[in-house]
Amino acid sequence: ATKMALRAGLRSKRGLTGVAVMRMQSPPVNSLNLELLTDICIALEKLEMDKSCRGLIITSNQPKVFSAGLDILEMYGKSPEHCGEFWKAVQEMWLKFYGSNLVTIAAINGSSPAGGCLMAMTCDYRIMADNPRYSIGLNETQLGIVAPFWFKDTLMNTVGHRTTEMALELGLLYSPAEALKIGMVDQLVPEDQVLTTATEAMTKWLAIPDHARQITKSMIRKPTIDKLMSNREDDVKNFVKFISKDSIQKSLGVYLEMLKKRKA
Ligand SMILES: CC/C=C\C/C=C\C/C=C\CC/C=C/CC(=O)SCCNC(=O)CCNC(=O)[C@H](O)C(C)(C)COP(=O)(O)OP(=O)(O)OC[C@H]1O[C@@H](n2cnc3c(N)ncnc32)[C@H](O)[C@@H]1OP(=O)(O)O
Repeated sequence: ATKMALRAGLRSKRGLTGVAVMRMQSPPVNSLNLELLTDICIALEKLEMDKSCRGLIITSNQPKVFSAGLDILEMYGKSPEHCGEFWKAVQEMWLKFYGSNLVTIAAINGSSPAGGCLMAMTCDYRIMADNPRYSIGLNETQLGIVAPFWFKDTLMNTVGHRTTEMALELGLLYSPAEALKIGMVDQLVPEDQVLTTATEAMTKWLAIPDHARQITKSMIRKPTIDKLMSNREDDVKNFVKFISKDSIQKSLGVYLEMLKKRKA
C-alpha cells in the first residue's frame, strides 16, 4: 500500500492496488468549505493524472457524518466576491467528480445532507451504513434556499423524475432504508463494513476494461456536464444574486441558530 499525504482536512491512502481512499477529516462535520473543496479537487486532479490509479473510494473520518454539505458559514454574512469564489469551488468539485474517469465509490458512513448528498451522488456507486439515525437527501428548501439545476439534474439522473419532484420540493431527508428504496444509495451494510464492502464493490467495477467503462460513463453524463459548462458564469451570478438577498440571508441565519439550539 502506498500512502499519500494531503493538505489539512483530507487524508488519502492507497489500499487495494490502483485504488485511492480519500477520507474527509474536517471536524466537526466535514462541512464543505473553500479549503476542503480545494483540497478535494487537487487530490482528485492528481489521482486522475496518475496512470496507476483506477478507482477512488471517498469516505469520512468524522464520526456519524459523511458530510454536512456546503459550509453555511461560507454563504452567510460574506461578501458577494467571496460567495462567487466559493460557488466556483462547488462547481469545480461537482464537475471533477461527475466527470471523473476513475471508478468512484462513496462509502457513506454517516449522515449526508444537501451538498454531502450531492457529492455522494456524483459517484458511480453508493454504499451507506444501515444506521437508522443517519439521513441523506437534498434538503435545501428546508433552509429556504433553492438547489440549482445541476443539483436537480444529478438527483433526477439518479432517482428519476417523480421522486425528484417530491424529494426536492419537500427537501426530504431519507433514512438509509428509504434511500435504498428510491435508489439514492445502492447498498446498505452494517457500519463497520462500509469500507470493506466498498473495496469489494470496487473489485467488480475494476473488472470492466477502463476505456469501455469510461466512454460509457461519459456518454451518459456528458449532456448534464455540458449544461453546467456552458452556463458556469451565469450560474455563479445567479447564486451570488440569490444568496445575497436579505430574505435568504435571514433564512440562513435562522437555520444556523436552529442548528446551535438543537445541540444545546
Ligand atoms: C431563484 C433561484 C435561482 C437560482 C438559485 C441559484 C443558486 C442556488 C442557491 C443556493 C444553493 C445553495 C446550496 C446549498 C447546499 C448545502 O449543502 S447547504 C448545507 C445544508 N446542510 C445541512 O442542512 C446540514 C446541517 N447539519 C446537520 O444537520 C447536522 O450538523 C448533521 C446531521 C450533519 C450532524 O449532526 P451532529 O453530529 O449532531 O452535529 P451538530 O449539528 O451538533 O453540528 C456540529 C457543528 O457544526 C455546525 N454545522 C453543521 N452543519 C453545518 C453546515 N452545513 N455548515 C456550517 N456549519 C455546520 C453546527 O452548527 C455545529 O456548530 P457549533 O458546534 O454549534 O458551533
